[in-house]
Amino acid sequence: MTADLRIRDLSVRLGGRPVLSGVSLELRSGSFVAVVGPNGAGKTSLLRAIAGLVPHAGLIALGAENLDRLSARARARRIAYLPQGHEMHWPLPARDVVALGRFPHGAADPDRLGEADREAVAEAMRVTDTEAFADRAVTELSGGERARVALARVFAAGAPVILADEPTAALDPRHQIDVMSALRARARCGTLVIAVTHDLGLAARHADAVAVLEAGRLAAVGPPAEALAPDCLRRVFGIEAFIGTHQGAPVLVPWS
Ligand SMILES: Nc1ncnc2c1ncn2[C@@H]1O[C@H](COP(=O)(O)OP(=O)(O)OP(=O)(O)O)[C@@H](O)[C@H]1O
Repeated sequence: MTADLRIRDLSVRLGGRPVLSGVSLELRSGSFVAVVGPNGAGKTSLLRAIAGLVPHAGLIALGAENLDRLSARARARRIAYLPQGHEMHWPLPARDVVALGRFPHGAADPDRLGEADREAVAEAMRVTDTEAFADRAVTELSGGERARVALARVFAAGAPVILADEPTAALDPRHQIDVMSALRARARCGTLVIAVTHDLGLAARHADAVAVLEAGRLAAVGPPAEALAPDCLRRVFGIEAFIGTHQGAPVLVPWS
């Protein structure tokens, strides 16, 4: 199943304060969208609203379906969410954590997965380079290793929409590139991937589109070269950046 995501006039209030106001976005299935913006701009709140985890006003629809009208289980089959920080408190083997991604599809026991579930788990562990620690307790993994296991759980879900909150935050450079490439590859297979990141360079290099949030409002949206143009970077982030190309791809380095 693939479908476009339509967000119309989305507003979120938390603690009595507006944190998102009048955000409207049309995001196409099969695209990789980076959401960027300064601290507190509302990026996590946007993902949480799409995932159905915070109350909101406005419409969020996947294809013809209003997501608010779906049961939690039906929503979980459509949207896989990687939260920021992805803390894990139970010493489960990494493979079992990844298998949790199959629970919206009816799996109930990581030791007794059906063939499709086992294949989805194996493929997710392959693309996230987590097979080497499949049998180790997630509580004993490094922050970056655990982050990749959490991402594997999201991949294993096979949902038409992936929401990833800072998926590369804890990763070394090679795994940052690998994870962004894996998210892009997933988008190429029809998934809508929406990833929050503070790394404007990775966003410029890997995303098809960038949505820039500023103080709860959409400041810009479009291809990286448009949304991350110098005037927007100056206005929203207060920075100057080196912008160029390398091997035909955009290069953006925050500079001063
Ligand atoms: N539970 C809450 N109660 C009250 N205010 C909240 C709550 N959660 C977030 N906020 C506020 O909402 C605003 C947006 O927060 P959000 O986490 O969406 O920002 P963000 O863009 O993801 O920030 P960061 O880059 O720092 O992760 C912030 O001003 C934050 O203080």
